[in-house]
Amino acid sequence: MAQYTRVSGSVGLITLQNPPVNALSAAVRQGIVDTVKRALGDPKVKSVVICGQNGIFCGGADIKEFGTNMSGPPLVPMIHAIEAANKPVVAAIEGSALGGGLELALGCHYRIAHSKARLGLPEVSLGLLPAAGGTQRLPRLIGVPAALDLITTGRHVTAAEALQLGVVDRVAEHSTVDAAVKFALSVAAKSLDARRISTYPCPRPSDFDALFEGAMQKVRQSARGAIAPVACVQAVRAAATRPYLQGMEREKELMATLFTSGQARALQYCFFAQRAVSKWNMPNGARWDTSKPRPVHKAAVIGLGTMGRGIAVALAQTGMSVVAVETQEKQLMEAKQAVSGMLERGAKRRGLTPAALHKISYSHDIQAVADVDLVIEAVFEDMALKKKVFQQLSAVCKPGTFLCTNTSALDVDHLASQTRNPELVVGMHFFAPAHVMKLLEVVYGPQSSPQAVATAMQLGKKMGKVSVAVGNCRGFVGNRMLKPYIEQAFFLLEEGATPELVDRALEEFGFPMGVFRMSDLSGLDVGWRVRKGDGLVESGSASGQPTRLREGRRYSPLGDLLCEQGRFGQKTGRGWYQYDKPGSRVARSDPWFHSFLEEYRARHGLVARRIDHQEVLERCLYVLINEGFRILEDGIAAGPEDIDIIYVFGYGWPRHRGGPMFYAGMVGLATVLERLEHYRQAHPDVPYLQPCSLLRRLVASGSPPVHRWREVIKKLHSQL
Ligand SMILES: CC/C=C\C=C\CC(=O)SCCNC(=O)CCNC(=O)[C@H](O)C(C)(C)COP(=O)(O)OP(=O)(O)OC[C@H]1O[C@@H](n2cnc3c(N)ncnc32)[C@H](O)[C@@H]1OP(=O)(O)O
Repeated sequence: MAQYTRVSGSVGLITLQNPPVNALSAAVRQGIVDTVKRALGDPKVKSVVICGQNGIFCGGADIKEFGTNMSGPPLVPMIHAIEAANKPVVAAIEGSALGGGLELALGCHYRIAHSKARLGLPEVSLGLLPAAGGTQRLPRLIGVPAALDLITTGRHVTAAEALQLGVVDRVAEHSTVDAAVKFALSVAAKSLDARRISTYPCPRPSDFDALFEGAMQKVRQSARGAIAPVACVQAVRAAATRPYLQGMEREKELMATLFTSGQARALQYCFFAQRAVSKWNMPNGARWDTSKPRPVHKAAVIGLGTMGRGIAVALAQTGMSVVAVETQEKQLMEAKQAVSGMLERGAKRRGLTPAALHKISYSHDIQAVADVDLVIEAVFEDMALKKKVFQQLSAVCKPGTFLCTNTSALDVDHLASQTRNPELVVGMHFFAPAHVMKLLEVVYGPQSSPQAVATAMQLGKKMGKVSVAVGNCRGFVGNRMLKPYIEQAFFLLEEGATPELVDRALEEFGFPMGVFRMSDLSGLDVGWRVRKGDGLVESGSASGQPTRLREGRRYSPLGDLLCEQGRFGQKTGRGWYQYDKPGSRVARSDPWFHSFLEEYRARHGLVARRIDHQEVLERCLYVLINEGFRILEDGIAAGPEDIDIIYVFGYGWPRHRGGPMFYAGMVGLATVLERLEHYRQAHPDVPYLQPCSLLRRLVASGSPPVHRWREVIKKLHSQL
């Protein structure tokens, strides 16, 4: 709703009231319509101020209302009525003015923002466009190039940038409402002719065609198949080429296609899923709202390889003191230089001085961590080494220090068992580069205390990560699901596909990189080492041809054979593809690999068949999804949102497809089940194609929508 009061004798003050972000629900829109009418009809009122309660102007349309029977007054005529008013209307912007909130402000005659406010049109990230006149007013106000940037990226700008761009008229340091009321009094008698943005001509840049072609090319490249950024460019183009009202028609038409699209549903699901995962719970009943984190003032990182360096940077950027330990002197010196460089570049990008540089101290002695509150171990991925480090940490650290491991797959419980206080141990699985990638898997074991989980989750938040709490199992959530996905791609090569075909299918789906390009980037030797540790690797050169069976299941030794040849991917200049030189990033098709593959097939009596994109997608993605269902069944992830957020933020799953579990719902669970069964029948020896019981159960219960899966899972668990 909206509250109306008269202040300073002649200013009508309208306060939006809809906690927590004053979203424009039907009640708020009705409130605005009613209070504006009242202010304009009150002869004592000479000017109007619109603000939001609790220090936030407005977070935009109420996203929870989308997809429901949206009643209440529509935004466009409401904003038009404000702009057409014959009394000045001033927006007093504190906190955020986003989406419909900023569009409301653009309908006002003046905008005053608090210096800490942030403004933006983030609709594109929800699969929409600013359809309450945002695409038509903003270019008229700040010009086409700046409007294109804000609308197609959805980025939020600071009040200072908004002032510089001309989005706001003034910035207030103290009470924005007081400043706006004072300002409203000063402009009460002024003409409004030049203050109605919809009446401005849209400036037409001289390089008009090149500008729009460039913008379209840029969004097509970065959108990976998302349709909203393209529609945003089209809507701004309409502003630049058509009269205002016709531009509004185009905006409406484009929005109509987006609003009901699957992509908008997926992106809005991601918005809420991202918030849902912070409300974690563990199978033992521990929860985010009943578990208090302990403050971390000083933390340590053990091991300064690539991951350790990134973690040290991420920690130091929070402002806390960090002890960085590396026992090898040469590595320590190199790491010190690299970490300083990363901090300096990061500070430069943000226009800050690198204060975090002075927050890190370096040591080659593990004793240096004696007084820290939390340690993150990031040594080489070797269980024996990690066990030793945990034993040392347990002896060295002060009582109560949380001990975390950055392992990507090893058993966290086993490490916990090496310490005196296993309840203080959790996994903190970062993704490379650790100071850049947003995802953090916080891995709890049966002994991890709720406080340890809460502390790791809070620390993740402080580092700007999207943290997801998951249970302990081989590979946790992300890497456990990745295994069948990668293996399926290997089987497809054996059956007739090429790395190029598989990658193209996955990249057209929206992944930034297909499975083979990704494998070349991260290094084939990583998986090889793990498979060797698991006793799966048979030397091809020794026996002439390694078998294609392990532990009674079909196994593809293709990756092992490449590693035997020293083909570790980009770093060696050869992998599934070839590169100009080691370290170069442009993958080129490799004739050597193609003839190697043909020989391999011939040696094993495999006859290549034609494989299309659909089969690549169905086999690779459905086995990954099937493993996701197993993870839910095992209680390793609390809900489908956790899995989806892990895949969107850590594994390049296209956000506009909502994450693997949401995608399964969109495709139809019955279809996923049917296709898995189909491939299982066609390839009975290929692992992972057996649909799991939760998937069957969900299909049997009528394929409920994703937000109702938890009920089915709960029932399943109660019956076990
Ligand atoms: C016909 C016309 C149709 C459509 C018009 C569309 C135009 C639009 O306006 S679309 C919406 C555009 N707005 C946004 O995208 C802003 C989304 N919100 C945010 O970015 C942030 O929430 C924030 C406003 C910057 C505040 O951030 P923070 O303080 O970190 O809080 P959060 O945890 O993010 O949010 C708190 C709480 O509020 C819920 N929420 C936030 N925004 C909305 C919203 N616009 N509608 C409904 N609910 C919203 C959020 O989900 C959180 O609630 P939980 O219960 O915890 O999930």
